[in-house]
Amino acid sequence: MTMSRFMVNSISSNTVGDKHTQVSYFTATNTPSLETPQHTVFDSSNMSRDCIRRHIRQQRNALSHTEQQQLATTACQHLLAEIVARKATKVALYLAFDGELSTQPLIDALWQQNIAVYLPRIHPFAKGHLLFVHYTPSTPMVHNRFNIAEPKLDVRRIVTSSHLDMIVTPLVAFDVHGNRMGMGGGFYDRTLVQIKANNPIAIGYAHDCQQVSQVPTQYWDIPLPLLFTPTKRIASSHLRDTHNNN
Ligand SMILES: Nc1nc2c(c(=O)[nH]1)N(C=O)[C@@H](CNc1ccc(C(=O)N[C@@H](CCC(=O)O)C(=O)O)cc1)CN2
Ligand SMILES: Nc1ncnc2c1ncn2[C@@H]1O[C@H](COP(=O)(O)OP(=O)(O)OP(=O)(O)O)[C@@H](O)[C@H]1O
Repeated sequence: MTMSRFMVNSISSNTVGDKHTQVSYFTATNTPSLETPQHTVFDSSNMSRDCIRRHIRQQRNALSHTEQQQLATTACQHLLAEIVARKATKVALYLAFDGELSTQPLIDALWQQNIAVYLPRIHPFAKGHLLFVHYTPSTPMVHNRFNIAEPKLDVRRIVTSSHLDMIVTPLVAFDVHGNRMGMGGGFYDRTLVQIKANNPIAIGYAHDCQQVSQVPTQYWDIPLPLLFTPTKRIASSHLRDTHNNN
């Protein structure tokens, strides 16, 4: 996997409200236009969480298989560069469903580089909680009640989240402040609340069409310090670490 075809061609630093957010736009260097790719941010004002969730799920499910594959390949290059730059060796990903941005190219690239991949599985006893399980090409898989493939329970392969360097979270909608909204189970909220000082760092991974003007947040929602889409990297003020002094 090479980064040479892509580079960060413009970094716009804009302050929104009292929070500082840095958005870096990725552009293919072989694209004739130097313009920043524009994606419409969905105006979610005055919409309920359920309404936003329904709309965005519809949008991402409308992407064709070919678009999904191209977007996943592009996004993979950007997130892989971040993983390598951070020297992460234990990365939790997810297996895409319901039109989510596929992590398959990233999983293949990490396996090739001997970076350990972990997947979430629904906790068998603790309601609403996730377990992270080491995932290799030979891991036996089962389908959970949502029909998402997950590693078969094997206590020897479970890790606690503090053992991970990075948790890449699926999501339904996000905004420029790093707020996220998921499928409604609170699984990742319960995981993210346990993270101290961005260790592991939680990174949102989603299509551009999943960006909304404002996610209506609840007190339990944990904002993400970093988000990647196929066209941009969004670092919010929640990012405070030695790697990146945003
Ligand atoms: N790829 C992926 N894996 C993941 C998640 C995710 O969002 N994406 N999760 C992140 O938390 C967990 C699963 N959470 C989920 C929560 C709700 C539904 C869902 O389809 N809800 C239906 C109602 C189905 C039912 O109640 O039986 C719906 O809203 O239509 C799916 C997954 C763990 N694994
Ligand atoms: N830290 C927590 N402790 C206990 N309950 C929580 C916690 N976080 C969220 N919940 C509960 O989970 C439920 C679902 O929350 P929410 O709709 O925000 O999930 P979500 O962000 O869409 O899903 P996910 O985190 O799985 O992607 C809510 O009823 C909320 O009360």
